[in-house]
Amino acid sequence: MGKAKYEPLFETKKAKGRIIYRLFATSLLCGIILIWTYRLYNIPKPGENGRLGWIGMFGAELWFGFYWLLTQSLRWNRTLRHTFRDRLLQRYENELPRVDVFVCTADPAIEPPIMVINTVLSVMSYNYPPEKLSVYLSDDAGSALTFYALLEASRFSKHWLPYCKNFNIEPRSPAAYFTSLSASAQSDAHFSEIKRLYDDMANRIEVVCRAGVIPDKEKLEHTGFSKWDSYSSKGNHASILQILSDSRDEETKDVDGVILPTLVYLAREKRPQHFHNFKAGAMNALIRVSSEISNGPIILNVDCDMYSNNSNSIQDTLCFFMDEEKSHEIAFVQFPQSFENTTKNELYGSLRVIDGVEFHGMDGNGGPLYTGTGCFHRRDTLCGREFSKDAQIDLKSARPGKMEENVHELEERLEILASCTYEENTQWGNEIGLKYGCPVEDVLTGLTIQCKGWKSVYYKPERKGFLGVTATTLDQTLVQHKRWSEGDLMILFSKYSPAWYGLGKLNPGLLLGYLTYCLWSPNCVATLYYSIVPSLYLLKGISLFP
Ligand SMILES: O=c1ccn([C@@H]2O[C@H](COP(=O)(O)OP(=O)(O)O[C@H]3O[C@H](CO)[C@@H](O)[C@H](O)[C@H]3O)[C@@H](O)[C@H]2O)c(=O)[nH]1
Ligand SMILES: [Mn+2]
Repeated sequence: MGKAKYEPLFETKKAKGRIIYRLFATSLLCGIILIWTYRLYNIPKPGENGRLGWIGMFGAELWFGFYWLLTQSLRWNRTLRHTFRDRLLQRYENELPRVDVFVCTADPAIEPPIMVINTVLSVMSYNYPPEKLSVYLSDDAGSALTFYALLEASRFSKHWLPYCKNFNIEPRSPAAYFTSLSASAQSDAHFSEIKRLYDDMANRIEVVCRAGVIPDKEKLEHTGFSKWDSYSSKGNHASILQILSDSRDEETKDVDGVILPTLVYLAREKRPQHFHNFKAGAMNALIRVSSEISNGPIILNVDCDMYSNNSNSIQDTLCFFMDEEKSHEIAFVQFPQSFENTTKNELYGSLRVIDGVEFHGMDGNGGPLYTGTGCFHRRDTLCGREFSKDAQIDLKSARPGKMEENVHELEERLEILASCTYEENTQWGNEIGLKYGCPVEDVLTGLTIQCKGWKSVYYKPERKGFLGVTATTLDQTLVQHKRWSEGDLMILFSKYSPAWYGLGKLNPGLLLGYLTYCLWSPNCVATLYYSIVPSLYLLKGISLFP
């Protein structure tokens, strides 16, 4: 293709209103400086009433001004992204890379299996060649109930995937699809049939989950349940790997005779004497196991409570990874975390400012954080590869061929990759894979990827890419925010602090952006002072405000 003809697969635009915002911010800065000046010139003399309180107020205002300056890095350079899927298909329809989707779940009581499989079905039915799509479910509870639900889902997928494609429906999580429809849409025979199949399946899953045991009939039908014979508890069991369908097998077809995506269940080994490293540990086990089954060069990671709401997200993302000129430095593409269960005014759990403003701002400075779900990575960068201008990543990595061994032998061989001891004396959790030891493993992992020279992309399509559930009560919100703010603060003092490790490696604007999040919790000290101390002084008749 001649240089003149080059048509990009995506474009990056400056957000509207940047000039107005900058004028506004400059006027605010003037205001802040005036407040500082006023405070400084009006400090009560030694011995006068309220001197200490006044100096404290000055300290708080200095902090607020400093923190406000940091936040400007998230607002100054907002950018928007747009993809051209038609160009991608025109140029690469037959060369699309394999994509591996990782879904994580940890507890069938908190994350009901029916919700988990709805997420799984939504990602299995992406508008993408099924022989290039593999879906892995990591079950950190190692629950036979979740496995049973996945087995049901794999049977149902033979009807669901053709239905999605034939009628081109959205969203492709069955539960979300059925609730999104109006009563008038429900007379059609195909619809009634698929709805009946889904309801039957959901019923069976509910009955089994309520009883808490797998019916003998199922156990006889699927030998996979025998792996639970040696299972003692959620925290003490061997690895369980089950390949429910393998798109390399000619037999795994749906009712229309089309190949089904690969579907794999993994419960990594858990032992009380070995620390499991939460989601990061689960993800790393998935990275290893998947590399021997499908080895997709692109990995999508979603939480089990966040389904795909847009069947074109993979194609959109590939526009960022396959552009001939601009893609080579992009390591991951983060979608916003959108929720469908927030209260009307998003009282709790709202990420509106982060998603609507701040991540666009980070994107203008080198790219957003990795926030754990709705994120596409290159396998290589997730495994620690450094950016180099000369060595471009090839998306045509080979898929491990089907070996001589049968599926049971393969499962047994790969279970070792998910054992407790596999990572001993290796760089996993450190230089390779998701990083351990931090409550926000995702943010830390994204940060170190960016410190290796890579950029990321924030992509917010018109039709939301992913929809999930979030905290809706004060106590849930407090627990979640405590974890996030603690994790971000830990990063600040860790070896990988943006303040020293990131210095010289990150774009300065991006570095300040990271600091804004890392200093989010210390910000409460000044806030508490500002909201409590002036009222106490008023009790003594002293005003700390002019
Ligand atoms: O030992 C564990 C613990 C959690 N999870 C899974 O990890 C995901 C996130 O955990 P959750 O407890 O729901 O955390 P949240 O605070 O809701 O998650 C947000 O914050 C986390 C930390 O930054 C990110 O990992 C998540 O992707 C992001 O959605 C869920 O799918 C869990 O099933 C595991 O697989 N193993
Ligand atoms: Mn969650």
